[in-house]
Amino acid sequence: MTQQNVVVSDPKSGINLTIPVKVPVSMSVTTATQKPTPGPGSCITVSRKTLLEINGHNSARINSWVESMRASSPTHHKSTPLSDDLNSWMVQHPSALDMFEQIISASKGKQIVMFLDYDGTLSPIVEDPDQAFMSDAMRATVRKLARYFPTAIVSGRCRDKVYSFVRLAELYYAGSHGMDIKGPSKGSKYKKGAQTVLFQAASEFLPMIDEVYKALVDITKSTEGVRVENNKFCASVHFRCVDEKKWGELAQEVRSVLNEYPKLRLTQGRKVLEIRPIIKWDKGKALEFLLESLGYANCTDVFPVYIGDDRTDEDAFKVLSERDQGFGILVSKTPKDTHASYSLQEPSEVMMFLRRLVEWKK
Ligand SMILES: O=P(O)(O)OC[C@H]1O[C@H](O[C@H]2O[C@H](CO)[C@@H](O)[C@H](O)[C@H]2O)[C@H](O)[C@@H](O)[C@@H]1O
Repeated sequence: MTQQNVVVSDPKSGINLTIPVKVPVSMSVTTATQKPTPGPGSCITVSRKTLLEINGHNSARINSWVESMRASSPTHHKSTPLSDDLNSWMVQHPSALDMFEQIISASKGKQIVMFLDYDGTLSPIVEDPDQAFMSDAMRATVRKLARYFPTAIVSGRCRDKVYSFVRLAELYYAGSHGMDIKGPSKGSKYKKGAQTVLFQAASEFLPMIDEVYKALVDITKSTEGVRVENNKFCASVHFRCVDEKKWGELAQEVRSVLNEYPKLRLTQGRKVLEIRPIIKWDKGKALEFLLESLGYANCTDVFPVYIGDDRTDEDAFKVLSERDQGFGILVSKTPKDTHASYSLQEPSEVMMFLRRLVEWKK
């Protein structure tokens, strides 16, 4: 998006109006009718019809973004207008705690492999992403879990950052939505040979993400409450602390940066816009890669369990349901469209479920 003065000529009156508009760069090049490609602040001349098309196209797109931003973390009502919906949703996605015995009997004779999302799954959602610590009790539980089952953390965060929160060297880590995978650096009986798994699906995008991160920081700097995070192979624009009235403006700013990078795409998480490479790689692909690295590529005797709370975790839930192997557990207090089979309400329930798995396996 560039700020440009657009001269609108009215054929009836012959009057030329100069209007400053934000024009997507991709469109300004194709729609400028008379002058060469303009720089910021210069003039291009377009018909009124073209201007309406530019603004119409743009605002429809931005409106749909804002709608989606609203849906990205539903408001929790104090009264319970959702309780009927919740009850019927729970029938489709029962609590993994209530269904524990059935889950165990489905896994009989198979190797359980655990995949855990981080934010909202192992740690509660908080306003400041740098303060999303997991409790010592959760860490101790995950440590025990990894003694009995191969365990991976699969996060949208940069791998080093999520490692600094979890601090367990015996786990697999897939950071940047699975685009940066590393095996245990010590002490896992599942570690294959001396080689540690290391796979980076989008390494050529590193400089581009760095550039985009800086552009996002710059363009959003006057929006109060916004937070841009560099997740190495992707970037996050957090709007949890941005006034809802400003969401449209913010979406427009992010869109304008994204327009310059056709090799990047946008996904959404909980009050966060995520910018990442268009490559076909996501948490689902990471799950498949890890199963393969563990030697379970074409096995029927493996039982993967993926626990996550976010839209980006759906890619992994979908893989499991398509493979008809293991199952997904969605962490949510409200009904959501999901490919997961079961649900848990919050990280404390995740911890209870993991403890029961450990107790059962001991
Ligand atoms: O895949 P995840 O491990 O769930 O990571 C997804 C994003 O999580 C973080 O943001 C979310 O948690 C923050 C802390 O609780 C919260 O403030 C934010 O609103 C949530 O979207 C993380 O900061 C992002 O980089 C991750 O992509």
